[in-house]
Amino acid sequence: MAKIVFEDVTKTFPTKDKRSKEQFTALDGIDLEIEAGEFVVVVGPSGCGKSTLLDLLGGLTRPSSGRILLDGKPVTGPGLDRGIVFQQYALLPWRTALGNVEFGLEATGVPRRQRKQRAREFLDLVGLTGFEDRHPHELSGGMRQRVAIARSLAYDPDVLLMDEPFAALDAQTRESLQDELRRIWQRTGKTVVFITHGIEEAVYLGQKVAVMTSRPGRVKEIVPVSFGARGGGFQGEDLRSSPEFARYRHEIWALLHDEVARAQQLEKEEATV
Ligand SMILES: Nc1ncnc2c1ncn2[C@@H]1O[C@H](COP(=O)(O)OP(=O)(O)OP(=O)(O)O)[C@@H](O)[C@H]1O
Repeated sequence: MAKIVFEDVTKTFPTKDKRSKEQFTALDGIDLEIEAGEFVVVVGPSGCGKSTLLDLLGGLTRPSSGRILLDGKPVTGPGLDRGIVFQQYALLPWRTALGNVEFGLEATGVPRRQRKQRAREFLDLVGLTGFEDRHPHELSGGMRQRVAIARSLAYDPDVLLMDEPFAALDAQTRESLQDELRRIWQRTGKTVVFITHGIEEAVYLGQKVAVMTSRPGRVKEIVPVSFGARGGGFQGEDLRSSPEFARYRHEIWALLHDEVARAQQLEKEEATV
């Protein structure tokens, strides 16, 4: 059985009009299977339910109907088997980089001395050796996001859930963190579910790219992405400028194009109501 299974998952919310019994459907009949160790990227137009899908998998909300299974068991709440990284760093400002990573370990019952050691190892993994004692305000945006990633990895979750983690960063920092994430994924074998607006980011990172429809969100198509030398030394600019990369980018762009137009139309209609 797959590591993660979405079975006909629907999520509705009450509409703004509290008197109305009508529900707003954010996700409708999501079926998705993710294998252990897979890197799956979810793309879709704004408001199609990407974050809702990740929140459901993180156990932060419950499906209105359908089931989400992790290792064959229904997800009923958050757990240490899943680490979540959001767009905003969500670091504790009064703690150092090391203290923030240790924080992730406190809930796991790792003894204090080992916590420090483990936190150092994970800061090293994300290239932050030498910055252990800095507070978040003394770190750049990219470094803060690295701390957040180290914190999520330190308690060794099987699954890493990432909701546009690099969206707030400048292009160069984003690309270098993409490289780092690929390296970490190859080294640790985690299952990663990653949400982005960026088609290039999706092609660069994903083994599978799930393209969603505009609201209510459904999985429109799953595009398997594989490059000849993937997993080898073929990275960075070589990969981004290859003809295969351009082909995948175009394929996903074409799948998204109509959905984005429809989402914009829906937004306009809502604004005029
Ligand atoms: N708690 C909530 N109550 C009511 N509506 C909600 C709630 N959470 C999300 N929604 C609505 O559900 C829809 C999907 O939201 P979601 O944030 O999952 O989309 P998204 O694809 O992640 O969007 P974006 O790409 O803009 O971040 C949106 O229309 C949003 O307004």
